[in-house]
Amino acid sequence: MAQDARIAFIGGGNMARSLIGGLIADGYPATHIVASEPDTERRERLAGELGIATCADNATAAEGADAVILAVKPQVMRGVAEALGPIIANHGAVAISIAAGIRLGDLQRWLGAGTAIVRTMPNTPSLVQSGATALYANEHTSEAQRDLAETLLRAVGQTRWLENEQQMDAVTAISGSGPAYFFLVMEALEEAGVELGLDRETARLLTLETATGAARMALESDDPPAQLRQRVTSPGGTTERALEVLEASDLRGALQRAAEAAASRADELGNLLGEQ
Ligand SMILES: NC(=O)C1=CN([C@@H]2O[C@H](COP(=O)(O)OP(=O)(O)OC[C@H]3O[C@@H](n4cnc5c(N)ncnc54)[C@H](OP(=O)(O)O)[C@@H]3O)[C@@H](O)[C@H]2O)C=CC1
Ligand SMILES: O=C(O)[C@@H]1CCC=N1
Repeated sequence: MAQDARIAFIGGGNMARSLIGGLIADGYPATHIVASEPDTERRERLAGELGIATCADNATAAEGADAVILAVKPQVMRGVAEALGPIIANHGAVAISIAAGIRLGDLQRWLGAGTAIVRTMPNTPSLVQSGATALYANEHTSEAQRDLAETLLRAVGQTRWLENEQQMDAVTAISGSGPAYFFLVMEALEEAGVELGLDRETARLLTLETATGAARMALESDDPPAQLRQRVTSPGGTTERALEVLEASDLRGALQRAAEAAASRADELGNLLGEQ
């Protein structure tokens, strides 16, 4: 990949850390990455553990960067973008937002007309290069800038360009927030194992290996998950009994409602924090 681009992360929290860790694990030079972060302890951890340059000032980080990754919470995005707009425009950099809900039109207004902007939704498994990121670019983004955004995010997992920006809220609900749903299932299954008499360490190991194994099988198989599930489910056996309980508890409905709630919160954030 193009490893000569200088990347600035604005905000060095959970998601920035996952992306930076994944990029470095993929071989991206730490010397080409800088992060600005107000919290001293977090800044020192980023510098100490990942070997990148850090600073407290966003403008210093963005100066001279080819890609400025806006990794702050949606609630502070407006102030951050308005302050960085002139610096990004001056260098002809591409701004890459990872914020939930914040729309391209608002980012454009805050960063300034003509700025190249790619709106994305990554997720935390980027840290172990198993991320999933959707991207959507505005019309000012050149082919080279689209390539740069895609290349950076492909280094930490799979990428997909969206056909329209409205799909971003669905992506946020499925893959952006999704790791948390699977972590919740892991927590619950581990607890069930302990309740059934396993020691915690064994219950956790069995849970995590099963989650990894199922995900890998589903990814590597040509068959859909429903068919893989059927192969585990012997007629009259144990899985059948368990699945009857899950279906009766309306697990599918719960996941549907959860995803709808996440997507509508993304839309709500866009309405609350944006101007359109
Ligand atoms: N976490 C996730 O799984 C995902 C998050 N996202 C998006 O990523 C963005 C960041 O989320 P996440 O990493 O979870 O949040 P965090 O709170 O962990 O990270 C944001 C960081 O930005 C810092 N910050 C606050 N104000 C400023 C400022 N003015 N300038 C620079 N840095 C600032 C915060 O410091 P302090 O805490 O001191 O305020 C914090 O360290 C959000 O917009 C979110 O929607 C997208 C996909 C997945
Ligand atoms: O919870 C959130 O708002 C962010 C966006 C997707 C994952 N975390």
